[in-house]
Amino acid sequence: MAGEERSVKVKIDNVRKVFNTRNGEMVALNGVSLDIKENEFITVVGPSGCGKSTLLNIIAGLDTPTSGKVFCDGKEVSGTGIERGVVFQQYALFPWLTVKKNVMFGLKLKGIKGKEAEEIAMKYIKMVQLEDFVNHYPKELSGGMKQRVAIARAYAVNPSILLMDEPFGALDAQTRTQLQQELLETWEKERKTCYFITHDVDEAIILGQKVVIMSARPGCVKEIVDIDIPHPRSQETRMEPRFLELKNYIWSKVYQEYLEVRK
Ligand SMILES: Nc1ncnc2c1ncn2[C@@H]1O[C@H](COP(=O)(O)OP(=O)(O)OP(=O)(O)O)[C@@H](O)[C@H]1O
Repeated sequence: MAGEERSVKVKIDNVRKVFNTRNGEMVALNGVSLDIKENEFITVVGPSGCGKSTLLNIIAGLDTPTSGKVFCDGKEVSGTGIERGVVFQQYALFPWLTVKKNVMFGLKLKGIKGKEAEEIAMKYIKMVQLEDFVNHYPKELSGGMKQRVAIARAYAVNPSILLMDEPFGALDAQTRTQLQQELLETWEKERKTCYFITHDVDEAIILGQKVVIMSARPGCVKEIVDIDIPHPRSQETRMEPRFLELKNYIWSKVYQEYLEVRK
């Protein structure tokens, strides 16, 4: 199968993370191994506190594993890097820069300047439908618009992988659905490799090619579910029998882990 031949963009190899807390050692992740292949959109679900963000931070190079390794494009991760773009729940835009300057920021770090940088920035500003707001500052934008800027900024530098930590978690339901649809259409066009954390099983299925279900703490990969719903997908996809079947299956698995947390 063609899917089997795709190269591995990120390899997570037996990662363990122990935090030293006031109450002693706390094992957040234990033996996490996962291959993220080129062009894959992976969504990650699991009960609160199972280590989803910890793992994302380790892939991003914002934190280090206690043992185990992460490789991106075959190179061991040892710090942050422009080849790993991150979008957080809180928009993390530079308040003193306009929309265009925010999107151009990463390009400067990559050595792309002037007209070329502006053209790339405008391409992604158009992609997120903010061309009428290029000279606005973040404080003049709604939450959904700010998150669009953050997504455009992450895409503009053309990273090997986009790491998204509940990027739509702070948005109202309508804006969230709209941004899901835009991200879906963008992925269908660009096929950018994504690792996307969510609490929302519907969101995980509509966006993901694979849903990674993590176990209760200490977090590890409990199961990987292939989302065999063809693209293009739309909001109507949520009504299809296969979607509902997958939703019931994944939801029950996550609920089992939630019950583990409560024990
Ligand atoms: N810097 C830290 N120091 C100590 N403990 C930490 C630290 N960061 C995370 N933890 C703990 O590690 C565990 C995993 O946290 P993490 O934020 O990765 O979980 P999560 O699955 O992303 O949770 P949520 O879904 O609620 O965002 C939690 O028990 C958390 O309290």
